[in-house]
Amino acid sequence: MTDAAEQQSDVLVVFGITGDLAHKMTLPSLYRLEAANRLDCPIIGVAREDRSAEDLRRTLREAVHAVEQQVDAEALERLAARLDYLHGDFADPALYQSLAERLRDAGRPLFYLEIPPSLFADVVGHLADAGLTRDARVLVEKPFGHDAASARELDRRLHSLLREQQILRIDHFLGKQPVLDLAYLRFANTLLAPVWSREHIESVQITLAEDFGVEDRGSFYDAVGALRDVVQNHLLQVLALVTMEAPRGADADALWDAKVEVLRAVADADPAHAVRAQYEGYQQVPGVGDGSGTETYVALRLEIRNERWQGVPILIRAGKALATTVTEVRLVYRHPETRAPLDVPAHAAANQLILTIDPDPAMRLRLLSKAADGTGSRDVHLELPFAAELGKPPAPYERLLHDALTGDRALFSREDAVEETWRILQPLIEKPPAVVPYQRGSWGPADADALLPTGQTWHNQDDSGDDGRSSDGDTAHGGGGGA
Ligand SMILES: NC(=O)C1=CN([C@@H]2O[C@H](COP(=O)(O)OP(=O)(O)OC[C@H]3O[C@@H](n4cnc5c(N)ncnc54)[C@H](OP(=O)(O)O)[C@@H]3O)[C@@H](O)[C@H]2O)C=CC1
Ligand SMILES: O=C1O[C@H](COP(=O)(O)O)[C@@H](O)[C@H](O)[C@H]1O
Repeated sequence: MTDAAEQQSDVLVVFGITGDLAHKMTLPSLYRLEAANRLDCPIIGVAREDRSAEDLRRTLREAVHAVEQQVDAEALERLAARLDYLHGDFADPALYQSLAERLRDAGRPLFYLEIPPSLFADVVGHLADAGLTRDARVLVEKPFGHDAASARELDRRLHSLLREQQILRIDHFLGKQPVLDLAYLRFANTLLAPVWSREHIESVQITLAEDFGVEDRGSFYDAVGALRDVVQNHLLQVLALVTMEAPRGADADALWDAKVEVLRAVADADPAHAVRAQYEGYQQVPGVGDGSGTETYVALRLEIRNERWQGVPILIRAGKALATTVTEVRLVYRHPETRAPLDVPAHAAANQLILTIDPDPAMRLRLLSKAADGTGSRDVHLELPFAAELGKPPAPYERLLHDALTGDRALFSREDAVEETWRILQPLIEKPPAVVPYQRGSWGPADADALLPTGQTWHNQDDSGDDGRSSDGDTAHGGGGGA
């Protein structure tokens, strides 16, 4: 491949166009790009089901109307007109011959693999055999591998067919605006940078909670589980951005270098400091194996062995069917030593910096103030809702699909970062802790409380409290306590 790597793709081929991700994210994102006049190529969807291009266009209209409040009908029809469909089994070489015929006039295709991860390398092999990869880019969904060895093997197989410049490893969290802005927030604000270390911070807590279950993704999810689904990729990427040192340059590689450096300082996860759990009722989800031991919740305590973070518990948890839907980073600050002379209650809440990534991106500072009547103290919150202050950013897949089509690689994962994340989690994959149950609508199992040092708690966003209005949103884990 020549400089085509940096050039605009002239056709997009979506493998897995009938799947869940395509319906929820890809089709609506392509519509938004079309409506913003940022799309300029034909699109071919490929999947197994024998259906017509017109069926796919119908699915497109449904998918867009399901998520957009106001639809630009003209843009939607323009997009529909770009859309074509090809069916066949991904294992069948004839499919790639048919595809090659359709791509006769294309010079720089973008192949987007949103398919079962076990098929990534085989599909690229077939594309190469059909002579389709010379000037192509390949956009690969997550998870990239299912453990450290398979990630390396997948990389080896892809590199036997493609050059690194042709491989785009997508992690849609890297396209979320609050995640993108983390480095800027940290290093452009002299107010924040000096208090971002073990000297001031008691714990870092990263939570991805979802109030919905696995629903219709049983067969995919049961083979993956929470650790591989969202921790190895999304949350460890967030962790790297929260804890890295300042990048040494403004380019994308400098940022990746900084992230890889801190990931290398993360000690291997210890199974004794991890909890795996499964929500009650999970085993009845269609596609889930009888007696499945897959975790729908995971919590772990990690350790970063460097000067900035030594001794600070790094607490990560992710789960389905929890009390609410929120993805956030909390820096929980140490209690001030000057409390006694100020008459601050010993149990007053610690300061926190809360970065909400979803659903309503915002930064909040939780501070302690003297009560107006002078009789005690109360929590107060300073809130910066990003959308209201800064405008609505593009959705992650909209941004990343555009970057992939135009050859901008900055927001796609680097292999060394991917391999470090698997290295960190490998002990949990080799010796997974036993799965314990938790109730739907709770904050997960009580066992997760034991991951914290004595005197510390998980800080949950809950409906009544931690929304910036009332005094305390801290709640202990549900321990099976109901919704
Ligand atoms: N769903 C989500 O929220 C997210 C998913 N992802 C990633 O996206 C990828 C796809 O996930 P998802 O959409 O949920 O998966 P689905 O199972 O819903 O979709 C898989 C797609 O691949 C097609 N397919 C599977 N096997 C074959 C085959 N042998 N031959 C032809 N077509 C085949 C299916 O076609 P058919 O239906 O006709 O069989 C379908 O279009 C995964 O890597 C996942 O990790 C990433 C982020 C979020
Ligand atoms: O990759 C995935 O991410 C979603 C969570 O992402 P969000 O942007 O919707 O918050 C998760 O629900 C899904 O299981 C996982 O595959």
